[in-house]
Amino acid sequence: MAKTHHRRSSSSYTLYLPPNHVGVIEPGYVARTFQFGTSKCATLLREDVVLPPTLNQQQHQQPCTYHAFEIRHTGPKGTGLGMFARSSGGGIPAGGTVLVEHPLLVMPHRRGSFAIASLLEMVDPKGKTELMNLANAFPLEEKLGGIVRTNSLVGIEMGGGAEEEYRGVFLKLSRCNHSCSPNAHWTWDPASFSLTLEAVRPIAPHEEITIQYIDVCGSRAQRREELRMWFNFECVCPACSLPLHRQQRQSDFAREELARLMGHLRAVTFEEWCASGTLWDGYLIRMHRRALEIREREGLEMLEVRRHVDAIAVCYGALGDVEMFRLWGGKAREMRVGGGGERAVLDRWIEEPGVFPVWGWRRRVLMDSHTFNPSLKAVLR
Ligand SMILES: C[S@@+](CC[C@H](N)C(=O)[O-])C[C@H]1O[C@@H](n2cnc3c(N)ncnc32)[C@H](O)[C@@H]1O
Repeated sequence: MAKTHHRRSSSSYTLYLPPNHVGVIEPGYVARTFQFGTSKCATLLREDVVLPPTLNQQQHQQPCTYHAFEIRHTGPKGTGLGMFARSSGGGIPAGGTVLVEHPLLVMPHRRGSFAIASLLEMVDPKGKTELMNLANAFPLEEKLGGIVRTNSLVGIEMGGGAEEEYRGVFLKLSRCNHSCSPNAHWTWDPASFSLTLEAVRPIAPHEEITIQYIDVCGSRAQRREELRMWFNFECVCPACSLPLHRQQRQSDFAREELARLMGHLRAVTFEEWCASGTLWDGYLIRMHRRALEIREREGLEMLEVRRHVDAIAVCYGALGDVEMFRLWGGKAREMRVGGGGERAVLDRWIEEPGVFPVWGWRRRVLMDSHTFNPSLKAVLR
């Protein structure tokens, strides 16, 4: 990977940069543009950020791809515009790609917003107009700052060891509303400088596509407080609008239980369970299964469902339970949408469980804890 070029000294300080220029608009940071198809992206990155060489050569990446959605009004819910699965095409399967999109703007998350106006001068007039037409949840603030705050995604990493967190504005994804039971999840890939939005459960034609803006494992009151504080809106998603008080309490209890389960699961690793004579055989399996039940009931699939299913299969493998290993291995296999290579590996293990790398491992480790081999951890990653 090549270092960003065209650097200026960090003491130079230019507040306005004409389009296509690379330069410094904040000390220690470099502003530059990238062309993706017909649209331009403006970034403000620390000057030591190392970008993939393909981005440094100003030759140009694929434009965004829009697969399966349309943007329209959400109707009487009052959430303005939203992203919906297309009415034609049979909906989107779990794991299916909804959208791949490059950002319009990328800037440091924790720095003041005065550079935004300069960055915006660097993008195409069309991109600028589209940005200025996005929703603004902070009408009392300066308009551009309010729009960027309403529509920024935090968690855009530059990879290559760069630690600072960035936020990005994506014109299409900005129309995706929040839900406390979201049906889609985004991931950022620094190598292609693009975001991918994927369905976490099947999305029917016409159904609204939603993501989570905050951690949704808390109670309704906690979630609403957080959304109010950071995003300045009252959530009207289905999980926050359950008609009966009793239903709402059940949902709160379930989410709080899930948060506790996830804490317990983080506290005991697979290797520790395998080597532990005090934790019972079903300890991890029971918690993963309970977490799965809650996730499915509360619409909290996210990407975790696959991790729970994988973990259960691995635990049954470590217990040397052929029948249950095949059952859960089969579920793990079904969850690999288009994952040809991974499916083939799983097929092999299901066919012949004895070749599974940690087959019977808990049994063996417990029989002779001195032979515990931490290098096998690598197999499980
Ligand atoms: C990133 S925008 C989403 C798209 C927006 N609805 C639009 O018309 O462009 C975020 C804004 O959408 C609205 N919004 C998103 N999710 C919502 C929800 N669950 N409940 C109420 N309003 C929501 C809020 O006004 C919020 O400030």
